[in-house]
Amino acid sequence: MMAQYLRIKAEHPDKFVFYRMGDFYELFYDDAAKAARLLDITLTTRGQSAGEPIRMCGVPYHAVEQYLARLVKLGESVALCEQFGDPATSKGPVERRVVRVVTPGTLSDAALLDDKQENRILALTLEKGVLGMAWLSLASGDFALMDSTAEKLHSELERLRPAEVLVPDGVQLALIDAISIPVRRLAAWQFDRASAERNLGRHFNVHDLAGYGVTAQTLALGPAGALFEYVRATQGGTVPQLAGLRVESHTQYIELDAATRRNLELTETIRGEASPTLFSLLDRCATGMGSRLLRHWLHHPLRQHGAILERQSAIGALIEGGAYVDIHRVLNDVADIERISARIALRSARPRDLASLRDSLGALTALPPALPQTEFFAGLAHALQPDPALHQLLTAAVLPEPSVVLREGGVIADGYHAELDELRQIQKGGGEFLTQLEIAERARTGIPNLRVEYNRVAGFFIEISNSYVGQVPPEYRRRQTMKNCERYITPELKIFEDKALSAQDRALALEKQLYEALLESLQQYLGALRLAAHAVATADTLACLASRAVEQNYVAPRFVDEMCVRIEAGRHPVVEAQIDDFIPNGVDFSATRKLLLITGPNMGGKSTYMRQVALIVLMAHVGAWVPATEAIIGRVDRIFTRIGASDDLAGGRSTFMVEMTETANILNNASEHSLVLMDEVGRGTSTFDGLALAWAIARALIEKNRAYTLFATHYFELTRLAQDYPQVANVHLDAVEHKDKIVFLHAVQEGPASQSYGVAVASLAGVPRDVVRQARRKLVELEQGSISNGLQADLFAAPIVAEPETVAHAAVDALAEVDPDQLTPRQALEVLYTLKGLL
Ligand SMILES: Nc1ncnc2c1ncn2[C@@H]1O[C@H](COP(=O)(O)OP(=O)(O)OP(=O)(O)O)[C@@H](O)[C@H]1O
Repeated sequence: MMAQYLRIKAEHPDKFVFYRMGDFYELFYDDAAKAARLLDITLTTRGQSAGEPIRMCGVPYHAVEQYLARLVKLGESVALCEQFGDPATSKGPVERRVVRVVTPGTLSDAALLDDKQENRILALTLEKGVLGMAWLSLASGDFALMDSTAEKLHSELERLRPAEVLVPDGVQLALIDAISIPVRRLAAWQFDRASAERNLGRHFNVHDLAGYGVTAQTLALGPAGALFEYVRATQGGTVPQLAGLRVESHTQYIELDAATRRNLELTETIRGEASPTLFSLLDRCATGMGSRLLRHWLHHPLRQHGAILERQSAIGALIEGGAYVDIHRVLNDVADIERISARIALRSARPRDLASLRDSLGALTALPPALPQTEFFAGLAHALQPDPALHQLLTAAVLPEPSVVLREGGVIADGYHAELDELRQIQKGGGEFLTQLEIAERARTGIPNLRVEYNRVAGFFIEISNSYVGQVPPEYRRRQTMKNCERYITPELKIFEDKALSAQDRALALEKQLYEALLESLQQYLGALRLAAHAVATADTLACLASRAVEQNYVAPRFVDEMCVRIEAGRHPVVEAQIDDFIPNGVDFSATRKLLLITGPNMGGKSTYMRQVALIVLMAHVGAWVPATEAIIGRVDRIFTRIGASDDLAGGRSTFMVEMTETANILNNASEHSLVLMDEVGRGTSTFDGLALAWAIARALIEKNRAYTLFATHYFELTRLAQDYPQVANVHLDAVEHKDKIVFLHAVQEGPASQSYGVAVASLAGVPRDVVRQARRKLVELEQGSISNGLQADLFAAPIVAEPETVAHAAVDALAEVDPDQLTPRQALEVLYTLKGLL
């Protein structure tokens, strides 16, 4: 047996081999030691192999899903090796084969999947700076590919969020080694384009893939082929249901780089939590299918106004008639048809899956009448009604509440198959027979407490307590001796037992056979089911966006061809849901007003304001309604953000390096149709460097990129840009100080800010009172010094060389009091001003 195990393990060296032995899956050697640690199960040893005790551990077969789930979450893969044939009759070890490989990217079991998130596997390769990528979701059947560029890898990983990545051996991608996604290296020949074209062509039954927009030059073809074969191998050779092959291009969607997806907290907060995010705010979908589609939409805002308006007017129609309420009511009873279909395709659907599918199809008949009467919804309604024969078949074949596992029977409905009904009748009739036998035997033997019973170990028996053993008739044969009683069998009971047990065995075998045949005959409906699932997801997501629009008081944005982003009384959708009195703020960009310099106190609301503009623009391109009283938006191609400070320690980049890399990306790629958010660029370095960089970056954005830019800064010098460039406008957020307290107004107003309130904010943050008091005193002193000298500080002026006689100057005294290590760059800047003012 160990020889058999080692042979199988040799084929799966990089996976855990779960080796079925009776009611357990056993793991051996290093697999056992590692799994025992990861799963917190007991490691034992048994027997010897090559003089060494064999380390092993095991998990019970009925609980295997939970262990698989844990391993897969940790990025591990598992080969499930089942036993075939009967151990009792086989000579030598029973035959075993790997039937399925479970890897993070190729899951289909309901227990292992997150309802609200697509599980994708991505394959990629790199050649001369071109990045070929193909990705596939086993559950939805979505299979797509795209050629991109090496520098886009990071943002693509952030967009697609694969659960597993396949890379050819020998291709060096530093980023891939740094990410936490499980990466599998495959032999380079598996990415061969010619064989990919052959295999995929055969699968899709086409002469070549040109019809899908794929040519022999498409680099992503190689990864697509590798992916296809890998997925097939994990599913024991069964090909999953694929929706076709889709070529994606960068021009389809508004591009969001990796930093922007994170900064805007679309589906995950910056800290990596699921809420509060735009997705957690909007997601009121009734089904997992809807939630997954919404998540996809948020990460893929459309560029084409036509496609956006189709969604937008569908939402309008749902709001107008209030249909969204009924849609969700119907969909509450609909199971995850998409994932059930995927399991049907892989022949791994469980009995309860089919029952849920049947009930869902039944429930879905109520949906088309609930939809608005428009052409768009007519299309959905059509897809929502797959062939009624499917529903009839499932109703006829599956019991109303089938058992969880097929092995125990109780799955196929009565009346579906005559022989099964007959075998079940024999078993049922048995109950009656046993009662009659008990009555008859009690009368015949005169033993009042004689009982006819059954259990799995002893089979059928007649039980007689010890006090009556003397009265037992001679034809009773003893079967088992218990403490207080004896158990017997009679020839009549034996005949019954044989019949009943064989009927049960035959019924179970027959049910299994019928179930497999049923899965087979369901294959023909998979295409229709995929379309129905997509229609459900679309109706669900649109109804969800409609309900949120009503509840949150959103409006439909308008799209125009001219250069503009004009938002009246906009709100940050997530922040406004969390606080009581959110102050709405508008924005007005046009061809002649393209950069807004935002100044104002810390905590004033600058970041919130900038993000709100980006979120409104993004939501508008998703097709959703937006939190504003009016929104008019011109063509937008990309959204860039440079917000907040984050280290990339794994990637070996400091906070400032991350900041500058993101800035470089913006300056190299933003166009006049891009929306750019810049939050306090330059603050990560020394004051002079920072200010100089911020100045130059702002100028480049104005002159070269000409993008719609929101530029928040604490460097007041930058507000002078508005004098030099007509397309620059200053706006500010304000606060008022009242008796040592500071009140933020959160309203965006034209013009630069007058004050920064740094000390007040420090006090609010709990900096000790005496420190704040000292700072206030110092501030007054510094400001007065600056005014009395009447000098205007100018950071760009040449440094003044100190004359010898100025040594005893007030500036020197002030300087003596300064502890540079205790200063923030901003404070340092203020000190610098003051010092200069004292000269
Ligand atoms: N328009 C608004 N109406 C009401 N409250 C707001 C508004 N904008 C922001 N706030 C509140 O103010 C807090 C601070 O906002 P934000 O982080 O945007 O300030 P900031 O100016 O970017 O600060 P810093 O410069 O310190 O980063 C938010 O958490 C929010 O609670």
